[in-house]
Amino acid sequence: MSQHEVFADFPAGRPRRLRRDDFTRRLVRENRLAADDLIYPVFVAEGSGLRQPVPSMPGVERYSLDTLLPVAEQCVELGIPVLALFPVIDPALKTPDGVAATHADGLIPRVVGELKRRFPQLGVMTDVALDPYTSHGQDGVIDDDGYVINEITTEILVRQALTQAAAGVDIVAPSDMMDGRIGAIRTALEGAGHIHTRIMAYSAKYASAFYGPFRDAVGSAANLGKSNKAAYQMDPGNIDEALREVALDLREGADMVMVKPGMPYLDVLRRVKDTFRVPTFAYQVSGEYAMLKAAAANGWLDHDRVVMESLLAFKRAGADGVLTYFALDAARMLRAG
Ligand SMILES: NCc1[nH]cc(CCC(=O)O)c1CC(=O)O
Ligand SMILES: [Mg+2]
Repeated sequence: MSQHEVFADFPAGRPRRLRRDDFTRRLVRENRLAADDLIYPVFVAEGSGLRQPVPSMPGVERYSLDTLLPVAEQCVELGIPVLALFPVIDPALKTPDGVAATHADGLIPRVVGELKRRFPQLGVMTDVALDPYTSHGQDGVIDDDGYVINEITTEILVRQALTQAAAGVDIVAPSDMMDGRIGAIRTALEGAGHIHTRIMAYSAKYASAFYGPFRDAVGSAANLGKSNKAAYQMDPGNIDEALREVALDLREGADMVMVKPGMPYLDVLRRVKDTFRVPTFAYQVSGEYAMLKAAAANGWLDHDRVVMESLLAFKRAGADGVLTYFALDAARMLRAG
């Protein structure tokens, strides 16, 4: 029997009865956002005392390790389960192969080590990808035509993930979209005894213009220039392909999967969740953040209300959690009630 048949006709059925009062609205609400659903992405750079605003992401700053510590403390205090680290790498360290990503004494391993020492209860997630480390801004090693070479790139990604795991990271999150990298990373982690390291796979990651502000933040935009990532990130017109990508990553050993970007791809999120019923995450990316911030700054949208509505929409679409630059704001609003 369909839902329409079991619902009484007007006037016996008046859906507005349950909308009249706040108590019934709360009583019948189907989806809720909690601090437990939030992952907070942050940009971290070398140095000390750094709090450098990212112009295309108002309210977002690049931190050094010392200024990041109070941010991590706030996550703990507000009940945000995971902090996701993205590095801003000194241009002098960038090379065509991005090998600095594998250095055990690099920025990310040092930050991971210190965060886990200070806040063992806070989950730490790291990006497995070479774009912050490559001189050309692509997520891997390129051939003469600028094509990212899958297997050579994967070998470096495996070393990067092992370095991060050795530093004590809880979750590695490959965002590169190379084929077979989840399996390669899982095998290497198991082989090195890192049996607890969780993998959150950026499985359905689209070649999106919504990443623009992020590339400003990590400083890869200028290096990337006019080239794009369409030869490895997914075509925005596709959805069946997202299911194949997720299936592959799960078979290769992903513990959690992700759809990215977020708001324009809620249909993909719903398909993935309904098909696989596994822990599924969405990334409300930098351009989505910038879009809401810009409209709010102009007085065109109510900041707090659109933030909370946008995050609730991810839950309704089936997300188990959301990576969002609004995580601290949202957790504070949730606390305030
Ligand atoms: N590996 C790169 C990476 N990891 C996360 C983002 C985007 C996140 C955002 O826009 O907030 C990107 C950008 C890209 O693929 O070019
Ligand atoms: Mg894939």
